[in-house]
Amino acid sequence: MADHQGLYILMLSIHGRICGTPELGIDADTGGQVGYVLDEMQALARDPRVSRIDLLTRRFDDSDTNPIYGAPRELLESGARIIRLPAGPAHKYLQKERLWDYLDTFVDGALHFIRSEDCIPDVIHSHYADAGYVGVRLSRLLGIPLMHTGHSLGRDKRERLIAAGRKAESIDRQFHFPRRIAAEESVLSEASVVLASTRQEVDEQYGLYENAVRAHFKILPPGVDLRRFSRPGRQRSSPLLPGLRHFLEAPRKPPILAIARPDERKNFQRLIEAYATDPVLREQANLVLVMGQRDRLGQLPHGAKRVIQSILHTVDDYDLYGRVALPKHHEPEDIPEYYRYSAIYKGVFVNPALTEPFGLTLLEAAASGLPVVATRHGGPQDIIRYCRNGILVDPLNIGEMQDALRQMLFDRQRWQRASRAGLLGVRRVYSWEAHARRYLAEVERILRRQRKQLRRESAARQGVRRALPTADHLLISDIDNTLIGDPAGLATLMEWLREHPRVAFGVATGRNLKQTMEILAAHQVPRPDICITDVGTRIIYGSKLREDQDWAAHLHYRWWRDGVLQALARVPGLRLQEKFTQGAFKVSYYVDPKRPPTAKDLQQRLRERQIAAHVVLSHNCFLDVLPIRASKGHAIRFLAFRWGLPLHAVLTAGDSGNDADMMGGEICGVIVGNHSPELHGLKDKHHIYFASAHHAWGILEGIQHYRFPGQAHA
Ligand SMILES: O=c1ccn([C@@H]2O[C@H](COP(=O)(O)OP(=O)(O)O[C@H]3O[C@H](CO)[C@@H](O)[C@H](O)[C@H]3O)[C@@H](O)[C@H]2O)c(=O)[nH]1
Ligand SMILES: O=P(O)(O)OC[C@H]1O[C@](O)(CO)[C@@H](O)[C@@H]1O
Repeated sequence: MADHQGLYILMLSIHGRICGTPELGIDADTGGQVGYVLDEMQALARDPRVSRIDLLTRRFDDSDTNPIYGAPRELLESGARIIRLPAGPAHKYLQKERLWDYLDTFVDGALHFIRSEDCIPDVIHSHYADAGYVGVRLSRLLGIPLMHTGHSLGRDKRERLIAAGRKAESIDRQFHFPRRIAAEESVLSEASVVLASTRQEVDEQYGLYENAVRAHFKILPPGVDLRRFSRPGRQRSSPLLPGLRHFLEAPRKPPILAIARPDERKNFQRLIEAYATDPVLREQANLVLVMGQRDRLGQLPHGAKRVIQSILHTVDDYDLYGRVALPKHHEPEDIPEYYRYSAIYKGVFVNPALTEPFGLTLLEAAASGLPVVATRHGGPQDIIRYCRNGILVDPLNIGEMQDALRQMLFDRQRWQRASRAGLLGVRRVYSWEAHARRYLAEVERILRRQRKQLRRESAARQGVRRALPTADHLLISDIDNTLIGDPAGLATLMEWLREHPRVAFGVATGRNLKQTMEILAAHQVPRPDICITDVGTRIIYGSKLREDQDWAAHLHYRWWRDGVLQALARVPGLRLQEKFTQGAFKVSYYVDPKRPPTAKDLQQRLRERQIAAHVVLSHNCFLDVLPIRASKGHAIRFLAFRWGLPLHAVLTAGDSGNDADMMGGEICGVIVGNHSPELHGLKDKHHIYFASAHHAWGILEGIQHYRFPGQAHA
């Protein structure tokens, strides 16, 4: 890895078993993506422009899996690192479908990791829908460009499973397609670039997505490791033979080889049916199915067990014993041997998948000089077009599969031509060095564009800051009568903030975002790192005003906006404020001071509709109804946790009633000298300082009092 000045790439690949020596095929979640990510990281790490690559994945300490997956860090030979973060039950390895509920925890763990490293990545690269869900949030929170590789897409897989006869509601339950597809859609609308392996993936697989029109795609196919996969050369026999004698009467017959995770989408069943129902194939060739690793069938996850049981039934039904090999285990080094063994005996590799987003195994077969028969749905279309090493088939059409197998197996010249073309094609098109070169060119393009955008923004607003990602203290101020009100005090405070870049600056206000931007601009206040607006119902970050969607999701709890309108529709003395003051999580009213309703009465009406809400009366004439979880103080505690900031590193300043709840506890509270009388009750409260000075001078006095940020927690 090069020096510290180069690029820092943060990869996210959350599910599966990922380590330096991957156990590919060990389960349905540890296959091509794992191999792809590790190969890509090694290739990038070899480039002098890259100074650091970290891969974030899930940490689990499961007695049934290799202890390496419980190690918080693993250094790879190239200098790249695997960083494992907790998310969900620490001692359980979970299938990818069961991780959705734990991804927000993963986001927070990733934030804490980034802050603890005190080094901000230049780009975040997410792999698959679950990492895309995390990547979108990190990108929003940190303002870092997101790159994404899908590997497999929910809409495409769902469509193919339904075409193969599965019921929609059953596969939605089994694979959580709605959550997965929603995550994929959001990645398409927010990623700076989506890396696809083929043109077909962009047009036909991503083409199924609503947000595809808004996405920027780059076709960048993976490579294949030519040190692992090579033609048999002079090798006239295979070291696998002894192991295969266990299954095959005549192991030197041409093998029909398939290698894939035992997943329904891989469609092994129709391949064995094509073999079993064709007497010529049955007589003249063997079937070799490498389907992951298994000890006891009964211990396999449900999906894999069903796939393999169905194959065993077919072997028995057609009495294929002695003609079909179903190895239970294999070592990583056996995989290249299976391809070479098949090439030595003039066999063929088959990928019969219902859909194959790309198909790394087809590159591996090509590099081994082994012709292929492959599904026409997905990446194989492009691979076979470039390598001219095989035949495409409809994976649901058994007759078509049989014809293609016969053509490839029994036409010796065709076999030779496909074998040679594959060897040449794979070297010409699919190399990790070429991948890394073009990948980094894309990263440079994205960063150039981001720098230009930042220059434009900072030109518009002097002193724009990106303090938050590395801040270790936070100063949050109410706006009216606190931050503003004394121009000299405000200018001095802004100068103090510029001298303390590790103190992030935010505002907390009852105004909506538009009004907040207006009032800050009117007083030449640089755009804060954080804006808590609408009385704590919205959290907006940085110069790009990116909203914290998780805070919004958090506020949905027992909130029913229409219910509030219905409950308070006919309360005497209440009148709805103008539309521009209203918010998704805020219903605002004017109060008739001559007949103000009581909070008790309002709460009663809301309770009758099971609505849990805050009722906030300010200045005796404005009333806000908010979700129970919304307030300036709750918002501050939420984001302090999110950014890994202890509350004693937070200083808040205010002057009126709705600032009270952003003080107290560990927080360093400051009440400015010109505060309104309703705050007198806080006089003797712990960790709340009543300044004598007014407006921003009072904030500066509070900073002195707490010796913030130095020994603020003293
Ligand atoms: O028992 C097994 C089964 C598979 N493999 C290896 O695992 C990888 C499987 O890759 P692939 O055939 O591409 O399938 P998936 O695991 O489904 O990979 C997903 O991600 C890949 C990379 O983006 C895409 O090529 C696939 O289309 C996509 O489904 C290959 O290297 C195989 O050699 C094993 O080592 N042992
Ligand atoms: O079954 P799906 O949803 O298509 O997922 C494909 C799986 O194959 C993998 O390549 C295994 O590493 C991952 O992309 C994913 O776990």
